[in-house]
Amino acid sequence: MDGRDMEMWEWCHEIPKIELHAHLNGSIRDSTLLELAKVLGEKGVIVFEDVAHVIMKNGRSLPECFKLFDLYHILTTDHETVARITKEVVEDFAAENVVYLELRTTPKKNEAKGMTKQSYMKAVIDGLRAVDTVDVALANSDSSTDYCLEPSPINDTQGRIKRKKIYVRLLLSIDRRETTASAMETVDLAMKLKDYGVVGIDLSGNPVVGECQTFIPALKHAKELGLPLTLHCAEIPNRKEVQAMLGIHPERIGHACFIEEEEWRRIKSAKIPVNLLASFIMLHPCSKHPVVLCTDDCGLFSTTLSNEYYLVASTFGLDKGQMFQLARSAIEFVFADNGVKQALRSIFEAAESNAIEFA
Ligand SMILES: CNc1ncnc2c1ncn2[C@@H]1O[C@H](COP(=O)(O)O)[C@@H](O)[C@H]1O
Ligand SMILES: [Zn+2]
Repeated sequence: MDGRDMEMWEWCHEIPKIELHAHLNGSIRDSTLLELAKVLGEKGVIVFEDVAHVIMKNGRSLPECFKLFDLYHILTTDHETVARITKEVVEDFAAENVVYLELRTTPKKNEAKGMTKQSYMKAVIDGLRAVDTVDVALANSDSSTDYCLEPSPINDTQGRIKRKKIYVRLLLSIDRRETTASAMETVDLAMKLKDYGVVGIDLSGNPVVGECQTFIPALKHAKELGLPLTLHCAEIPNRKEVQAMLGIHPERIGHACFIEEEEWRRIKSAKIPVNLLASFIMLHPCSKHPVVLCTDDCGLFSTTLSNEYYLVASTFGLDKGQMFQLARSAIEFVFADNGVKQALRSIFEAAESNAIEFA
């Protein structure tokens, strides 16, 4: 990286950013995974050396990703660990100036650990409350906070130490492997936890597994209850699933790699925003369509949101004004209420003159 690239990389780190597509278990620090694997290795549950090798490997195919998730889930099966990884993931996003994070996770049952979907989510919320390196604005009632009155990170040029603040909202994921009843349970849990910052439902999981008729009723149920939907759509070619998904009018979709002409027309006319990683934008036929840059699984893919911004800027030759606008445009697609959107607009406004001055 030359001096100019390095300066752009740092600028991408400094500007405020919004992360709308991050899976909790895909965003765990490698150091934490290794530590958890070591403990399970000592207990004889896994062979540490084999697992360490897989965790540290760079570059993975989609099927390898899903094998790895099964491994991660073995490492994170108790409440304490779920709370720990949540705390760390939020701290890591805040450290790179993410000011609003929608963190998604699949509520899990594990009888051996006395875990229900609800107690899993309690552990996630405990993790959010345990964050101590930054301030976390969690429930909807927090939206009137005065973050916008404080200098944004990019303003702080005098070396003053100041606490960062991050708005966090939660999305409950339905895994394609689940039964309809289990998916329904997740939707009902999301409704129950609205006051704790749950703002919507995600559909994810291995795209080669399952049949859409099992989860579509639960997504329709969520829609009827007024919960916004964000769906993993067309990660692999699957016409039937894409048609069924578009039929329920999701508020956002992720990936959208294998979309037919006619489906694109539907997505464009309904103005459904698409969440993407930088590497996917490069392949994507969706110019002029609302796009939000995201990490998906920053642990698994060894990336950060700042890095994804840098990749887009350097690959497409976008300037700082265009990159700042890309970051700011995500505000309109967050699932949080208008109070939070207004606070985010103020954060970006306060940061803008400094950010563009650097240009
Ligand atoms: C790479 N693209 C992807 N496509 C589809 N689903 C994905 C995904 N990345 C992650 N997940 C979903 O998120 C779970 C891990 O986080 P949680 O245990 O929920 O916190 C995975 O098991 C998978 O269901
Ligand atoms: Zn995803």
